[in-house]
Amino acid sequence: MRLLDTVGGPADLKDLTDQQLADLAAEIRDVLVETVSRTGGHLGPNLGMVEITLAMHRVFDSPRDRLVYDTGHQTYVHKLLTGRAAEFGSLRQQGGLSGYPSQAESEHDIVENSHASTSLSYADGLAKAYRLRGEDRHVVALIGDGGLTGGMAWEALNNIAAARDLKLVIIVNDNGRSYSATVGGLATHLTSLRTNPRYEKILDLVRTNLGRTPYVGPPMYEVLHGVKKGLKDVLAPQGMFEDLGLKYVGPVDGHDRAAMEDALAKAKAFGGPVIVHAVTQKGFGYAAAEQDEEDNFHQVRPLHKPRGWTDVFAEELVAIGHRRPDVVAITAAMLHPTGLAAFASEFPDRTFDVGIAEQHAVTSAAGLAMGGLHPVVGLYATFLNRAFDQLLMDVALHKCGVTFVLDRAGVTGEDGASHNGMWDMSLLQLVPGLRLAAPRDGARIGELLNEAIEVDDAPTVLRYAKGEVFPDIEAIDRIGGTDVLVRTGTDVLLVGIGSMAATAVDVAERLGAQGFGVTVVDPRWVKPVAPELVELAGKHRFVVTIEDNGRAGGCGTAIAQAIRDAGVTTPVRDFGIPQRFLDHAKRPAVLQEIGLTGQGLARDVIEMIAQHPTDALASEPDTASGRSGGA
Ligand SMILES: Cc1ncc(C[n+]2csc(CCOP(=O)(O)OP(=O)(O)O)c2C)c(N)n1
Ligand SMILES: CC(=O)[C@@H](O)[C@H](O)COP(=O)(O)O
Ligand SMILES: [Mg+2]
Repeated sequence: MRLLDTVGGPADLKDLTDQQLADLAAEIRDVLVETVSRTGGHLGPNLGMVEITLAMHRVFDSPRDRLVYDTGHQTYVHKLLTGRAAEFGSLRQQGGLSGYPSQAESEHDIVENSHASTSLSYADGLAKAYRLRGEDRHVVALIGDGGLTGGMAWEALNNIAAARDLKLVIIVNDNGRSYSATVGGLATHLTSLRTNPRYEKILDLVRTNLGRTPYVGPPMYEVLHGVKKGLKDVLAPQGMFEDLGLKYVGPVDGHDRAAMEDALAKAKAFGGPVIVHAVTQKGFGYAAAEQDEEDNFHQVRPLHKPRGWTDVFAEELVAIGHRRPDVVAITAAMLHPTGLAAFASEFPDRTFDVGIAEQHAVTSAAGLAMGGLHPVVGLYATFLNRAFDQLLMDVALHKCGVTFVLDRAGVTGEDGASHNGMWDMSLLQLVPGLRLAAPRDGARIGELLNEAIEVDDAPTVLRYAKGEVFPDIEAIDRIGGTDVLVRTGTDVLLVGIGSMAATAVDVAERLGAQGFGVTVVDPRWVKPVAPELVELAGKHRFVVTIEDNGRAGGCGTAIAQAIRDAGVTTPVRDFGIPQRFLDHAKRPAVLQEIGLTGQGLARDVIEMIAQHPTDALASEPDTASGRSGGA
């Protein structure tokens, strides 16, 4: 029987021997590699968290003491140790364990949001609440070096440092990586501390020799602690946290479970805010992950990755970079996932990685534009939420020519509710002057990106889905800037937005089979609403819009408003993602569940038509395929 099978919860860890704990750590690593290589997920980050998590659960008493994980992608070990080992094989599957903390799964889980740099703020609030309620409970926040490059983390540290009586322990899991190497002054500072050979040797000497001298050792260690600290200051001046007024413990070898427990016990005993600086390696214990240059298996990637939307963008931007020396690129610690790595290797001086700092990225882009350049900011759609005010008041208010490229727009699926890119097209409707494009395929990414970078007096946005890019859908006609994809009659005007244009063509075929005449259009630029959409609406019995975005305030709402404002009375039905937090599952399964499929939509449209009886005959479709020959 595996040791892991005897661990029903953290209490079962308390009496294990050092050898048993070492064996348990090895078992956990085997489970991580075996499971995550099958299910997908964050293998690298979790391999680096084995000993830290064991130490956290042995020193603290979860859930009485609250463990708060930043981003939450590194909580697989936490899940294995809190009674979920038996179901761990269902990780990230529909109906299975989430890849992030989940309150519904366990009382040991609290923060479900996977947006980085939030943990210290949660911890600050929790610790203040326990203090006010007179509850003797600790809060432990686990934040990575990447998470620490986010502005929110420093807003929280500023407050925590002033609250000397908060029972709050902050563990900085410093593996030097976000996806790629963590950037910025903080990272350089942490690196210098981590890699100073003289400091490490002296630290080992102090720890090993003193550890061998019971009775004399520990008190002597305390005395020498001052020396060690002094040495640190001499060898690697790192008063940064202490200058803030925060007690600092470390750096500690984050793969030495006993040393981590010592440090955490010391921090716990302190009774006020303490930072424990743990040094780890992403992917530790699994050579392939340790040696993976790109991101240490941050995310386990399929061996054969089909050509994706991201790849098309990456190639197009390099071509633009050669043509337009004023074009520069900005990433928030996601160079590879957003497709900017190719541009970076071609134009290293024109690529800026700002760390996990989307707010800074956006306002810095405004500065770059004011300075005469044309920035292209690559983000995941959901993470733009964090920089909305910067987009609105720093970029748009000043009419800056900045182009945003939002990857992972729409339903992403397996990373759960906070990762779906379902908010951007609603938020962006609010931004005066902003122009928003939703490419339906790879060809349109190139077309629209080149149109976007020509706009130098307003923000432009492209947004496209996660995964394999769709086959090109050629237009049979163009009206204004709107592509006509199908034209068989005037019963229904189907407006397919972005990745939903392909779905709209599928719906048209299903409606055609039921005798309805349909026009399918792709406006390409969905904000501002194209005037030709209003004209076309006036020539059809119904208008249906389909978007891979939340329905609230989405493109459908804007199109319906434009039609109404023009006095056109054609009924409009907008389809999109229901405005709720979606459970994790693969993208196709989620789309099926929310009815955003050709079959589901065709059924709903037919039902809608049935509810509006009219004497107008359904138009005869021109061809069986549903795509007329043009004209
Ligand atoms: C606001 C935000 N931007 C980007 C991301 C994407 N992201 C997920 S994990 C990660 C890197 C986190 O690095 P770190 O905090 O050092 O944790 P590690 O993976 O190294 O353990 C990033 C950039 C995110 N989750 N949230
Ligand atoms: C945790 C996090 O924010 C990302 O690592 C997320 O898992 C996105 O994964 P993809 O890059 O596969 O969309
Ligand atoms: Mg890191």
